[in-house]
Order: sequence, then C-alpha cells, then structure tokens
Amino acid sequence: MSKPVKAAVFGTGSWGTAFGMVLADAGCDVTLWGRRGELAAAVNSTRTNPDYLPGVELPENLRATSDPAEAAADADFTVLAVPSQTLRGNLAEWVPLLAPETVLVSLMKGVELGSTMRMSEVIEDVAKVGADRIAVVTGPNLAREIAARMPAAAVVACRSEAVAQRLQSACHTPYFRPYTNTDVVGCELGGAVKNVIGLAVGIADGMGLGDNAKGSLITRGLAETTRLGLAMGADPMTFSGLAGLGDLVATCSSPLSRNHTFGINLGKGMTLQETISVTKQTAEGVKSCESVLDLARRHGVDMPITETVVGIVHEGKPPVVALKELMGRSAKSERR
Ligand SMILES: NC(=O)c1ccc[n+]([C@@H]2O[C@H](COP(=O)([O-])OP(=O)(O)OC[C@H]3O[C@@H](n4cnc5c(N)ncnc54)[C@H](O)[C@@H]3O)[C@@H](O)[C@H]2O)c1
Ligand SMILES: O=P(O)(O)OC[C@H](O)CO
Repeated sequence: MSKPVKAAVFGTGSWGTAFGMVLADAGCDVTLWGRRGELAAAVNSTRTNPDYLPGVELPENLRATSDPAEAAADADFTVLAVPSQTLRGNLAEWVPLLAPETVLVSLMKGVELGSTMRMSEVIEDVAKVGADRIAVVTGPNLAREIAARMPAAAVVACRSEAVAQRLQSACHTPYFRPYTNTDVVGCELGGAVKNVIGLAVGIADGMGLGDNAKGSLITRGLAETTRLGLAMGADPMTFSGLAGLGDLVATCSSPLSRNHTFGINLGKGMTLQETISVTKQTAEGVKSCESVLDLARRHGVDMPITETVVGIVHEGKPPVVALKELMGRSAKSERR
C-alpha cells in the first residue's frame, strides 16, 4: 500500500481548518500549525476548533501543533492560510523548516500592500522556489459551508498542470470538487478583487439599494477585474469561471462572507473602527482594496468600484457621496 500524502496547513483559522478537513477527508495525513499552543491542544483533545469552527467534528487523521518544524516535516504539500499581509513575515520563519520537495499552496485571497505582489509572488520571493512548485486554491469556498461538507467546486491553479493534478487528487472529496487551471495570475486576481467587490455590494446592501444595484455591482465589478487581469496577462476566460464569477456570486450573496458583512455594517452607518471591532476574522478586502487600486494604477486600468471602496473605507467618504459620484461618471460603452 502506498504511503498517504502528507499535508501541513499553516493557519488554524476558518479556512485553514476547513481545508485541512478536506485534505483529511481525501485521505491525506494532515498537521495544522497554529500560533497558540492552547488552541492546538484543544483541537487534539476535543477534535474541534472551538475558536473558528465550533461544533464541527474534525477527522481523526488531522492533528494540530504549535511547533512549525513538526508541522512542516516531510510534507508533500505545505498549505498557507494566514492573513495576506502577514504572509511574508510568517513564511520567512518557516522557510528553513520546509521539506525539500514540498509544494507550497496558497489559500489566501489578497494582494500585498506596498509591493502589490500576489500571494504566489510573495511565496516565490520569500521561499525562493520556482513557480512550478507553487499552487493556489480558490473559488466559491465559504469555510463554514465546506466544514459542513456542503457541496462546492474549486480551482487548483499552478503553472505546472502535473502539480495542479497532484493537488487536485489530494483534495478531491465527494463534497469538494477541484478543477485545475494553469492561469495562476487570473485565479489569484479573481480571489483578491472579489473581496473588494464583496465590500461594495455589502455597502449597497447596508444602504438598502436593492437587487438591481447588487447585480450591477457584481457585473461591473467583474468587468473591472477582467480589465486588470487582461493588463496583467491573465486569461480573460478565468474570470467567467469559479475563481471569478463563481467566487464573486458566493461572496456577494452570502451572510457568511466576512467582506460582504463588513460592507453591510459600513453601509448601515457604522464607522470603520466600529466595523473592525465587530469583525472577528480576516476580511482581506479591507486592506487589499488599496493594493488592488495601486496595481490598477500601475497598469493604467480604470477600476471605479475599487476606487469607490477605497474612498469609503480609507478616506472617510460617506457612502451616499460615493454612490452619487459613481453614478455620475460619464456615460460609456459597456465594452470599455
Ligand atoms: N474563511 C473562508 O471562508 C475563506 C475561504 C477561502 C479563502 N479564504 C482566505 O484564506 C485566508 C485565511 O482566511 P481565514 O478565513 O482562515 O482567516 P481567519 O481570520 O479565520 O484565520 C486567520 C488565521 O491566521 C492566524 N493569524 C493571524 N495573524 C497572524 C500572524 N500575524 N501570524 C501568524 N498567524 C496569524 C490566525 O490566528 C488564524 O489562525 C484569507 O486570505 C482568506 O481570504 C478564506
Ligand atoms: O468570508 P470572505 O468574504 O473572506 O469570503 C470567503 C471566501 O473567499 C469565499 O469563497
């Protein structure tokens, strides 16, 4: 009998834990790494993650540790599930511990502030491994639904189709159906920008603007994501797939989305500080809206919805004023 695939998951938050479950259900031996020893101990003793997925029973072949060397040892896949803005610092500490041939897998949906690097680029920069050993998992994957083993499709993207297929097989379960894609740029942009559009839709929902506004924001949000993707060499077809439209629809319609909920609170009139204080988990769009806008400007791409979100979230612009400005833009062709 062949040895089970070994996976290390760095990050014991909602998605790290839920994706660890998926890997374990697919037959991998999974070790979760978490910063806090007491949470790792609770995972092992109660077979639940009481802080992030309370009430969800975790499989036997998943355990947790706060020792990064123990988690990383001999891992075929090293999965990274920490906030995008802390990845660089976290990974720098883990690089000396990584198994020599491990494939690094990003679960993160953000763009680094300042450098405007996508997460796979940060991984390549810090770990000094080639793009053929870096993969991305993305798509409409709300952690709580996956943890309840509700059905979902996903994308595993890697420049190497063979590596993407290995990861696909390592995380394929009766409820989790991963497709491969070699367009890593498009898949990562889809995941990062949908969080920004999710904030915009949430703000509109919080303001009570209705479903026509929601449909318009989703569609024009996808249009500006695709424009940016084209400028960055992505395949435009990726944006009508799971990493684009699929994730956008799930995020913009679900009360489980942290970005959508964050936007609703802002749209209802909470201040940024009040909204941050009631948000317990990572809402990547809050920081990544600035790096996505930076990226758009570097590539000369017009992203009016992203610009509007930055105005509301970071420049204190009242949502009603931002709405008036967005609707007052000059008339243009839908194709531009
Ligand atoms: N939750 C989801 O439904 C979901 C689904 C798909 C993708 N994602 C993406 O996965 C990534 C992780 O999200 P999540 O939902 O697991 O977030 P989370 O907030 O639930 O968990 C984040 C984890 O990172 C840890 N962490 C926070 N700051 C850290 C630091 N400075 N150093 C080391 N660890 C730190 C936390 O302790 C926690 O374990 C994000 O990029 C998110 O966009 C989330
Ligand atoms: O909760 P959110 O807004 O981070 O969204 C979670 C996932 O990215 C949905 O696919």
